[in-house]
Amino acid sequence: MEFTKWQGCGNDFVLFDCRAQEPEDYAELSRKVCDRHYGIGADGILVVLPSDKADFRMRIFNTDGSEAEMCGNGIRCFARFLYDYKLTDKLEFTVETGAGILVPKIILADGKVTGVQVDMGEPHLLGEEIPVAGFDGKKVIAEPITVAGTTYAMTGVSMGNPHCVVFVDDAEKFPIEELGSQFEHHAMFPRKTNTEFVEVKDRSHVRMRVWERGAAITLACGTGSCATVVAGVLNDKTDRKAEVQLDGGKLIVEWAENNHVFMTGPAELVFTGEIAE
Ligand SMILES: N[C@@H](CCC[C@H](N)C(=O)O)C(=O)O
Repeated sequence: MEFTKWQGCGNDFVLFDCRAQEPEDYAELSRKVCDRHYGIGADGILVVLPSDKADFRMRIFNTDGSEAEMCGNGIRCFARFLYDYKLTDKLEFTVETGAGILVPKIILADGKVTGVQVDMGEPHLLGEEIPVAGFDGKKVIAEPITVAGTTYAMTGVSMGNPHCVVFVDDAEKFPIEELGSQFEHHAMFPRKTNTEFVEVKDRSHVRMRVWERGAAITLACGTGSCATVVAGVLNDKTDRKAEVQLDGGKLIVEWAENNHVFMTGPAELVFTGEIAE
């Protein structure tokens, strides 16, 4: 199987074009390929498929083989693959994802791709939409969650996939390695969760570190950055447009007045190769 390896802010993916032929087991493929010692090494795999609803369909699988509804850094890489490898000549196209049909736009300067902006659609805020247990019909804003004996205030946001945003005093010092998995598997989250630990620098700059569902600590999370800015607005901590500083780079996120979230950032090819099935 031919593959291309991509990264967006250090969140890395192995991409397979499966329009003509699909592997038997995506979960198994993802676990094998993502392994950083015995495989290629990545935070997930991205799969290009045909769609009867949009120009293309994207599927994303985490390192543990679980399938996620959406991936923000992944969809920028996916879009750049489609454009660079001439699967489309459009600068703006539609992609069917588990979070609905989303619209990436290739950004050019002097004929060169400098990044990708994605209309990530509308955030979902009700308990049953995220999902957060016990919050049906209600938003989950600064609600208490107890992990390892300490109670934190968490805000729930779905960008198609579930996010729990926790504002902290010092993102660098927060013990993510120790506590991340306990947030992921907390009883409040029936489909588990991604958790963002966020330090507000000022109303338009935040520092965010992440523990991802199915992938543990990664250098960046695009949907998590979108959830962070939405949570920042809901908690009156940020403006609707902010720069999110991640371990592996930065993203610009805007929760526009039409309720859509726009994410802008890089997507870079790392290398290409072939694996024996
Ligand atoms: N890194 C991604 C999110 C990948 C999926 C996530 N781990 C989940 O299970 O929801 C991003 O950039 O959004």
